[in-house]
Amino acid sequence: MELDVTGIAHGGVCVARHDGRVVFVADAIPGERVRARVTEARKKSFARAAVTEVLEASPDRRPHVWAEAALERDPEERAGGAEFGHITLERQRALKAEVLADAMKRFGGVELASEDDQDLAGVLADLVEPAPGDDETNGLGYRTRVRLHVDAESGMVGPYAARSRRVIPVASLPLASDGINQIAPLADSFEGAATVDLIDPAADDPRMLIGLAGEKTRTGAGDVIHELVEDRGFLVRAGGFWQVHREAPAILFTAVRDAVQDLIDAGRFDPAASNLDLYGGVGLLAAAMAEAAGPAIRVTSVESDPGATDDAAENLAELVGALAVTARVDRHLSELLKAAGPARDRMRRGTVVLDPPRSGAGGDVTAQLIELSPANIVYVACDPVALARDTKTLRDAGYELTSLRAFDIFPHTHHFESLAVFER
Ligand SMILES: C[S@@+](CC[C@H](N)C(=O)[O-])C[C@H]1O[C@@H](n2cnc3c(N)ncnc32)[C@H](O)[C@@H]1O
Repeated sequence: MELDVTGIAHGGVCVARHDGRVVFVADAIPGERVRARVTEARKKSFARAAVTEVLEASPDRRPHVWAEAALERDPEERAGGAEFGHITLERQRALKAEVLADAMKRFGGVELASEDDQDLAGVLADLVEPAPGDDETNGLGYRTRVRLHVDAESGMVGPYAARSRRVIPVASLPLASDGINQIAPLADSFEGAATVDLIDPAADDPRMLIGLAGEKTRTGAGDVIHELVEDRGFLVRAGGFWQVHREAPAILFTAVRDAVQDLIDAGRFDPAASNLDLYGGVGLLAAAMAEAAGPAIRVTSVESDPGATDDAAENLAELVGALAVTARVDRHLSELLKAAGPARDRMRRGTVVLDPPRSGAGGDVTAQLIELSPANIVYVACDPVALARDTKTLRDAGYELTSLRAFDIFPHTHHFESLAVFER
């Protein structure tokens, strides 16, 4: 079908209409006229399609950064994981800003820039901040974590195809760091394996973790590796969580530190209160809080992965008031909610930093936070819609959204990170 592409949707696809039905189009840019092939039409309300030919190109279209994901290939043969790789970096950021603004308006009840705003395009263009160095490298070579998959029959290794679980052989991984490209076994056969994780730590040699088919553990996942955030060292299990973009840990560390510094300057931060770093991983953001508030800060980092908590305890060892707890966040908060008197008061004076996985904190945890009623909530989010939904709940309960920033730490994909500050 031929389509006029009118907008961007959450999830990295564009929007068009055909016979009154919404069509989500992959590999397009808003403003383009394209020929597209329908890839899914089971639902009455919408269909999915992928561009096969551009009839009128956007000035922001570029040759795809990854030959194996380009339009020249059949849609089913395109490698996944670089769905914005055909768009200039500047426009990618503007599209991410539009997605964030739209999510905040529709689900969060917050207007970031109104249609009457003279400088709507300017507001949105500046909303999503680039990572240092990305404009110089065209947003390539930044990934220090890559998961490849193994074809069960042939043993061939590669990324999944876009929107599918079919393994696509590729010659290179342009979004990945040099270290990862040096060890990537793209021409090898890994019969019996299911996944190959490639990791390029800041202060260790690159390494590979093999996940065998039918087994949960991956070889080498428990090895401790060394990461660096500016000149501060962090221990991390090779198989545990660490931000993907080489600059992302420093960007988020600095952003959280600055947000806490603003709260301190406004007289709203109490280092002796019950401060929390929820979904804390290896303690990166608790360390950021301490960088602003000083080493005497009281802060508890809560994380469900016991290996990460062990590393957090090491990483936060110099902070005498820091504690790393292995627990699910909802369970930990329900324990805290049993406290009474002075302990509850310390929580009301506290600041909660949270950095949940893609699904967001969700209704239950947000409701628990509202009941605990901390003075400030600093919310780091990788999903704008989940953030927007939780924003609505927090605002309805009397929290004000006082700051919102966003960071383009996943160039050439539709993903980005946001940081929202709420004050009670
Ligand atoms: C996005 S990461 C953030 C980690 C850390 N803040 C950082 O920046 O490195 C989310 C973390 O939450 C943990 N996690 C996921 N679900 C959880 C839950 N229900 N309770 C506690 N931790 C959880 C994951 O293991 C992961 O380490």
